[in-house]
Amino acid sequence: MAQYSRVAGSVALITLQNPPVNALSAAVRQGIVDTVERALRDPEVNSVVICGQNGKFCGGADIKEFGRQMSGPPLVPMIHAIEAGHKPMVAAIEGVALGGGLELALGCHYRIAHSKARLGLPEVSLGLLPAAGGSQRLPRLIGVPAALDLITTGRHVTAAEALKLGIVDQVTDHNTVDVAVKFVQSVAGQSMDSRRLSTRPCPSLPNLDAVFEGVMQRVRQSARGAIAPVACVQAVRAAATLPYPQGMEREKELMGTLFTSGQARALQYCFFAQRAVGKWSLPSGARWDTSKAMPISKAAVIGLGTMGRGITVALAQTGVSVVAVDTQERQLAEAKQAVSGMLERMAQKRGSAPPLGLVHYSNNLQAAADADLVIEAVFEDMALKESVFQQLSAICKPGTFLCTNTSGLDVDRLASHTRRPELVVGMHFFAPAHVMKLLEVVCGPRSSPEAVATAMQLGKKMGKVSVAVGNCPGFVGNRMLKPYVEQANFLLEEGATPELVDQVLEDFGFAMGVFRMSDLSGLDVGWRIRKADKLTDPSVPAGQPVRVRQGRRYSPLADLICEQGRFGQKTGQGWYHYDKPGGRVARSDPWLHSFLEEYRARHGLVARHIDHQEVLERCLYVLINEGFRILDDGIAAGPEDIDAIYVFGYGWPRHRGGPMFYASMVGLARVLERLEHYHQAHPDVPHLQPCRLLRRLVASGSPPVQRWREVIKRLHSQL
Ligand SMILES: CCCCCCCC/C=C\C/C=C/C(=O)SCCNC(=O)CCNC(=O)[C@H](O)C(C)(C)COP(=O)(O)OP(=O)(O)OC[C@H]1O[C@@H](n2cnc3c(N)ncnc32)[C@H](O)[C@@H]1OP(=O)(O)O
Repeated sequence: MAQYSRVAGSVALITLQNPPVNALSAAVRQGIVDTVERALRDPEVNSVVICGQNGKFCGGADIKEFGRQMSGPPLVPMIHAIEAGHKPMVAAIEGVALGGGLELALGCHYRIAHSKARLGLPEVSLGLLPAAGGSQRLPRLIGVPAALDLITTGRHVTAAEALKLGIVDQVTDHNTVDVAVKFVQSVAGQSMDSRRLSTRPCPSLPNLDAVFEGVMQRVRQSARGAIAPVACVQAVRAAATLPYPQGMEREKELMGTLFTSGQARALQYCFFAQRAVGKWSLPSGARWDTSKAMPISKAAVIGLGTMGRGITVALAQTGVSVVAVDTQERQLAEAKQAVSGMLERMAQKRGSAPPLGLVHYSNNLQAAADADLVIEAVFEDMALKESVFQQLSAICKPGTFLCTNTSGLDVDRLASHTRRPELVVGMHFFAPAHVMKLLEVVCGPRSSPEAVATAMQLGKKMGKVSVAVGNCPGFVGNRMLKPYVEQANFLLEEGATPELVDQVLEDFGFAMGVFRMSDLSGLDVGWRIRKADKLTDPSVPAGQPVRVRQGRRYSPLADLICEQGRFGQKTGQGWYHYDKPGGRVARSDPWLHSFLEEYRARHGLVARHIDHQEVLERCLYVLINEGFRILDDGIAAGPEDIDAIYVFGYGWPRHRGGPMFYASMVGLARVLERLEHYHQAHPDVPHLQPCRLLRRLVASGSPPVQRWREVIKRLHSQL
């Protein structure tokens, strides 16, 4: 809806009304069309201000409408009518002007923004482009390079930057609508000819072709197969090279391809999934909107290795006072330097003071006594963690939340070593903890709703996508990763190379293939876990076949690599060769290839040709199958939770929507059929056996991913 009122005698004030962000739904668009016509007709009105209700100008097109039959007036002619209007129109921008919201403002003759407003054209992150004239008007207003930057990245800019770029004409700290009303009166009666962006030429640019070629190359490289950034460049090129009407035709044509694409569906699904995971619920019935989060003003971090340091930085960045504890003096001194360095570098980038005063250091666990919340980040060793939890339970004030940053150990077992198990939750950060967006909040069977709410809320404050998950080995992310990595190792045994497997996964869109990723995280981490799980020598019972452990197929390849001291990037050798320890450029390693050949010969394995399809299907479908098991076990509440975890924590390409969404796009029946096929070929790999829930979903007609929860509920129902 849009409300029409008259202010200051001759100014029509049009207020967009569609909480929470005044998105341009069909009703809002109709409202704008009607009120603009009325203002242009009304002889008493000489100028118009457009604003949004509740301090938010407009969050753009209504994304919820995209998957449906479009109705109501289209945006392009609506904005054109505003621009062509003979009375001056000013956009009074408070809060946000994003996507179609900014495009609406670009159709106005002037733009006045509040100093706290944010502006941008984020359509690219939804798999689209600014197709309400934004790709044509913005370059005409601010030039091609700046427009390319904003449109291809989708980044939001502050009002100050918008003023500098020339997107807005004025920034105010006062009431934006009042300022706009005053301003529009001062230009009433003037010709608006020079203010219509569509009639302006694009500022000329020397070496236009070279600029576009360079940008296109960069965009293609970073897009990892996403099509929208490429279309955005093509649309801006049209603005730079074609008259406006033809440019608009090109914009429409490009949008036509994007609008119905699977990538746009995936990205829009991710938008809603990211928001859905904040609305958590537990099997006990506790929910996000009925559980109280406690305020955290002082936190303690125990253990200052890589993870502990990152968590300390992330907390301090949020404004939380932190006591960082490590009982080893040397580690403490190194951590102090590293944490200060990280805080200083981040502050320099932002142009603000580093929050160094918020971090205190201690070599004594007692320093955690008065913390509201403690995050234990010591070495991944159960006995060590149990001892830390026992001590913390005795030291900390009543009510302190005790959190563990374990990546997969039993949170409930740790809770059992404390006097207040209800205050224990997992907070599983991802390295580097001050950068990575994902936080798994692991809810043990005894974790109280307040503990979960507090960890979720703290994660949100830290800018993380926090996902509540159940307690099981590896939780969600690492539990699914295990069969994926295992499958990649089996492929090597059968004839593939790390290069082939990584190439296929990177072509799919992963930031890194499984072997390059393992080299980066350190091969010794998994080795230690396999040793603890009694999968590796010397704990394997004598007589056990080498490639079978605990009754199932096992590949000792990674263990053998570790036995050579090859732990990945840190040692300069792993699945690949690096020019030095800590080197980053992975090079193919002839040693590894001979090692694989010898290994196969020793075990009587004959290398066969493995094609890309098999690599992709075996790696991804086995991971997806585990995702279905996780849903069936109630470890994740819905497919959105799993998808958010994989997109924000494991480099799953966002334009593929996450593993569970991807499965629904491929077709559940197809995933089931391929899993059956591979399980038949490898009956000794239980992870390839299709999960019950997958079968059930296929039997229910493969409903869209948004409806899986209903099937899961029926499956779990005891009635
Ligand atoms: C064949 C060709 C066919 C052509 C058809 C052409 C039509 C299109 C033409 C032109 C292109 C224009 C496209 C667009 O405008 S796409 C939308 C661009 N806008 C955005 O991407 C902004 C998205 N929103 C945000 O970034 C944030 O929500 C925020 C910054 C506005 C506010 O953040 P915050 O305060 O943190 O709140 P939440 O994110 O939690 O959001 C609150 C609530 O609002 C919902 N919501 C937000 N934005 C939208 C929106 N644009 N449409 C619908 N709903 C929106 C959000 O989902 C939350 O609700 P909840 O999920 O129920 O919690």
